[in-house]
Amino acid sequence: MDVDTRASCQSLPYSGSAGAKPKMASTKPKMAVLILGFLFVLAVIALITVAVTQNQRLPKNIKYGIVLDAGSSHTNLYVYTWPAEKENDTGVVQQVEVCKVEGPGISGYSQAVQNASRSLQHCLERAQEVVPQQQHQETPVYLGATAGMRLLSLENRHVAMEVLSAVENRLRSSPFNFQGARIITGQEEGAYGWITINYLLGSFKQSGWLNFLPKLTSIKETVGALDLGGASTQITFVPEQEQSESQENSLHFRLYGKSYNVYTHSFLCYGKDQALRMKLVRDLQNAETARLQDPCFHTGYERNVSIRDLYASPCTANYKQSLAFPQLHVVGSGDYQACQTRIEELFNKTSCPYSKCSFNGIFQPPLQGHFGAFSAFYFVMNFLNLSADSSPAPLNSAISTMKNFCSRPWSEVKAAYPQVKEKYLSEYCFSGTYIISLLKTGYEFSLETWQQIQFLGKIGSSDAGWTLGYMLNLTNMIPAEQPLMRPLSHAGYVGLMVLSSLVLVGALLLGWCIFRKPRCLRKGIV
Ligand SMILES: Nc1nc2c(ncn2[C@@H]2O[C@H](COP(=O)(O)OP(=O)(O)OP(=O)(O)O)[C@@H](O)[C@H]2O)c(=O)[nH]1
Ligand SMILES: [Ca+2]
Repeated sequence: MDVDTRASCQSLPYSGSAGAKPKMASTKPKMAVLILGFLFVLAVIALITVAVTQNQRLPKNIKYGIVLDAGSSHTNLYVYTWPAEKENDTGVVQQVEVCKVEGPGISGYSQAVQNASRSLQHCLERAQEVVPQQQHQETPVYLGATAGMRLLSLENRHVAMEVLSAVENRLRSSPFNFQGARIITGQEEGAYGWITINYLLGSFKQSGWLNFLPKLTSIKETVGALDLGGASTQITFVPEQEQSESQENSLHFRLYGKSYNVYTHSFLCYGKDQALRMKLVRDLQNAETARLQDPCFHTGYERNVSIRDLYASPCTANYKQSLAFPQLHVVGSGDYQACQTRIEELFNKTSCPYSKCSFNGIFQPPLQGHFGAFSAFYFVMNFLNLSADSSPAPLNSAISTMKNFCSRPWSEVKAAYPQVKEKYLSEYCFSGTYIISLLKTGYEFSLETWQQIQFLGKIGSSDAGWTLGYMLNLTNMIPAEQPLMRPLSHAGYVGLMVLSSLVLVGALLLGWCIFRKPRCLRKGIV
């Protein structure tokens, strides 16, 4: 037996003699094993080849979109990009360029309208470099103007329309596909800011597997959005109570198969530049001379403010009075507490026609969940080192930081931050104090809920702001219903196919060995 087995499994030289016949028969299983082995190796190679070639990166079909954010203080041009075949997925659009337009916001060109369109030249040229030339024609370009233009429109609608048509003509003459230039409402600004941050944070994402269990699906909570501009500020979040007491503050969205009832409000004039003006005109009411001592600026800091400019805004026009002096001479006294007291007078908390208000009689449901605070909320809190990545410094330490910062003499502050623009640096004491007052007194964030605020400038490579949400909406890139999702990625699918094929082939081979028992395997080998 031993001899026989060895004889059939060893490769013996072929012998033509009659005695060699049994040996010929014993080579059959050996041949079968060889063929099977060969087929097995072939199958494995074929499967691996399929997996590798299927997963090779195909040249991507990239799309581009451009949005101009015509803010009150300046205009930014954003270029976004996304893979065409993933248009409806959440989180695939990315910002690839931001270009800051030199000079003031477009509302600042009311006296020289054509200069508004000229100011865009440099950033449009930059966009032409970023977007490949063959895609210029198909790339949509949108312009949305915010609170600066809302104010100009209130002041002089005709001039506002002239400014808008000047920038519209400039965009039409660009090689891109012009899709519109308009003043967006405060509601839209709040809503698109909320959509942007939740899209970038992946809050709308639902797992493919969990979709089979609609009732049990644990959907991530959305994050509220806090935007502080130069002329307006927005608060937007999903409140606990679905029913809203004020229809003008409620929005309904259906995104990726889920409904959202969102609360939003935009406070015109409560951006930080207009808020400073409102504070100054209030201070002026009791002033007898042109010299105004201001606790919101550092000691040793001085600034002249034109009285005409100060009143040339619908936010301050109501306080207009005739004064004997053309210029106000502001002299800093660097006192956080006194500054806060003056700022808090801007928030009227005396009457509320609803069950709950923020300020000025505006409905606001109880604050709910986490918040992302961006634009000037971030610029200022980041400068003051109060915007840690995970959670902010507690409210009390933010207040003591501000007390300390405001009390520093201007000469010392200037020497400590020589690289920071004087306009920004001189206003951080006011701005930081204003932010704390707006959040604490205005919106009523408590010591606890303050910890739910995250000050953020970017999410990934994209700036937090309303522009991305605006483009997603106008290009129909956020579907109302969840697109049909495959439970596995392509790579996962191919990998699983290879693995199961290997198991199958292995099982067949094993079965064949066990049941057919080739002689060579009968002893000790299998
Ligand atoms: N410190 C600092 N402040 C900035 C910076 N960029 C803008 N600001 C100021 O922050 C405030 C808000 O800026 P934006 O968010 O751009 O405001 P905006 O879009 O022009 O104004 P709205 O139309 O009200 O939204 C303004 O007072 C700007 O002057 C920055 O990089 N650093
Ligand atoms: Ca803005």
